[in-house]
Amino acid sequence: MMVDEEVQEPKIKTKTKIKVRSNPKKINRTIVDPTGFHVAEVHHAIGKKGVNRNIEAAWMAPRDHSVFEFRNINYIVGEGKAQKPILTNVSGRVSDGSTVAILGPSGAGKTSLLMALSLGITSGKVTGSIELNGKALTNQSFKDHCFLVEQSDHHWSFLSCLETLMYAASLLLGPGNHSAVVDSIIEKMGLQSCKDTKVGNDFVQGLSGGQKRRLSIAIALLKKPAVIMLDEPTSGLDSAASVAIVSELRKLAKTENLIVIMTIHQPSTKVYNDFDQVILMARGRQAFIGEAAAAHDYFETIGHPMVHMTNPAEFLVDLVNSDFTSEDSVLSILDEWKQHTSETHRSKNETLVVGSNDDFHQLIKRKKSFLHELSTIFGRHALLVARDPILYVGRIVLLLISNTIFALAYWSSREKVQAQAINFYYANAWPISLGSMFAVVAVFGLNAEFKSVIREVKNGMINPLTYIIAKTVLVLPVMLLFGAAAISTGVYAILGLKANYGIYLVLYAISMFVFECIAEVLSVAFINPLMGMLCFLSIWFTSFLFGGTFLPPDDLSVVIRWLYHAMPLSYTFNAISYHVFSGEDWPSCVPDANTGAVCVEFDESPDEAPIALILESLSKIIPNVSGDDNRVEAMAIILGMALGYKILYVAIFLFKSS
Ligand SMILES: Nc1ncnc2c1ncn2[C@@H]1O[C@H](COP(=O)(O)OP(=O)(O)OP(=O)(O)O)[C@@H](O)[C@H]1O
Repeated sequence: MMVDEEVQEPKIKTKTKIKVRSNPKKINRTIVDPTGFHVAEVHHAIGKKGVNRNIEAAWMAPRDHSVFEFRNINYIVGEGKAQKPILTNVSGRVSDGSTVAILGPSGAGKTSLLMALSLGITSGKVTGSIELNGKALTNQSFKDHCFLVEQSDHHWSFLSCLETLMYAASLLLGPGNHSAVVDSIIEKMGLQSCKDTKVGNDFVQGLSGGQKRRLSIAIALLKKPAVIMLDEPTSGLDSAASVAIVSELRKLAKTENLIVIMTIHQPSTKVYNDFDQVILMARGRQAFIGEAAAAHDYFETIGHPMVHMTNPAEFLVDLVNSDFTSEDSVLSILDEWKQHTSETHRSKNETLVVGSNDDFHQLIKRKKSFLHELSTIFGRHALLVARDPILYVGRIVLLLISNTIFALAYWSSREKVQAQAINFYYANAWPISLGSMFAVVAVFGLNAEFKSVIREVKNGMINPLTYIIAKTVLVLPVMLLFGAAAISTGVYAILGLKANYGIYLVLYAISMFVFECIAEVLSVAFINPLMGMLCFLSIWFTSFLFGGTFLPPDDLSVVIRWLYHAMPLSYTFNAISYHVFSGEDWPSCVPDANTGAVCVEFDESPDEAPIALILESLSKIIPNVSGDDNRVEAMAIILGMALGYKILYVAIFLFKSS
């Protein structure tokens, strides 16, 4: 978020002192982290010997006191005359133990405010200041001490509820057995009945919408952050579940010293009564912030007494909703609040007291290592690779079936007679063409995966580079499996190919890998996976068409001739043609117009036609075929292209995840 202090207006003058309270009996040595948390390095709950061992003990203890403050938050979208204010001068202050509801009619700016407070706004201009314990909130301090539960739940579809939480615990709390912590969260969130159910997605049945919401909150609670922000945590829940979740969050806020801030649409009276504070929004401005119980008195003093026996949340929201209240009345309520705050803030001179014993996060920081994170992500994704039928397993099965059918279609090319040379070439070219095209599903699958990964990066669960490394290491052997599925039964078992299997496998795997890398780029480049899939198919078809199988590169207009050199299939087709003919003993060439056999310099050829002769002969029909052995060069070029796409992927990934 861009924070531009200069445009803060009006300026609220708060003389805030940060006082750090420490307990010398309990703490031997202390350090201060950049967020202002005064952190105990050795704490009595853990004991000198227990440091770095007993995360669970630290997790069970309440965390430190904290204060979250935001001043003059303004959010503007558009430029020039098209400028539109989304948030105007929103301010507030929340201390630990409080549960805060952001209320307001649809379009009031509730989600925008939550996104601004979580530094999650990616377009437009945000100004103002946001502080946690008196220090400006940064992406890093958000990762360390806050957690955002977004409106849509992005989980790993093929993990069960329990597995999701166990992996999250490992990523958030470091090495160790976290079963006790996870069990207690499962119980608090009422997830016992579905703990072994897979999360599921639009295509695979799994957890209900409400259970997914509770799972998202459970992950947030595992981290035990200073501030939990939740966008519509009760959407998709029935009223009993909504009451249970909000009251559990309130209880946790009180017992664990957390700050809970949530947007909520239409809370019931019971849910409303569980809030300590409410922020009432309308037209991007504040109509009220304060104790939930005090809203009644405030609105009475400005001439809007609450009607007896009404749902207080409904009353407040209707009051600032121009569908139910006149425009003038809504504007006057907003102006009243502006007037009210400038008066109250002028007399403000508060002391902010923050705690001293937040050793829990310091312990985790020391326990978490790159290797632990890498091995956890690796383990989780190995499981997902094996379980997800779309991303990899499905493609392996499809390659096996489709390439067996190709081999049967080119059955006659088993004879290895000159008339079948072209067919033999195609029998080998199609498996690679089809296999590389199948990578289009990776655009879709990885796009969904990116949303889950972004959530984890944002909330400090994983480092994006660790994820990218783990995924790349996992995907490389999968490419070999693709190759084995594509060539083993088809061209080797059925068509009796004799060319070296290992070289073919590596050539195939590298050719698949470059398209996998292209799919990765497109999976993160577009929010909508369909756009990425469309681009992928365009790139793949360009590579296929200009790969030299159909069109001689020299015949292409110079404007597009570079496509032949820039696309990976040109190199693959060229290398494969040499490879598959190099392993065969093809008989002498006999030109025959009826059979389609073509020969070059037949008279000079020996009894056993040399490979160069056959390839030269084929090149008359297939422009990309040549008698030169370019296999190593081709593999190096394709790998270079893959590396280029990988770098682009990492750049987009890091940019978007920051
Ligand atoms: N990037 C943007 N560009 C243009 N308008 C935007 C943008 N973001 C938000 N808005 C507008 O700002 C207003 C507030 O949106 P926001 O989603 O914060 O409202 P909300 O109170 O959460 O609404 P709801 O309860 O319906 O989800 C809406 O009118 C919305 O259309």
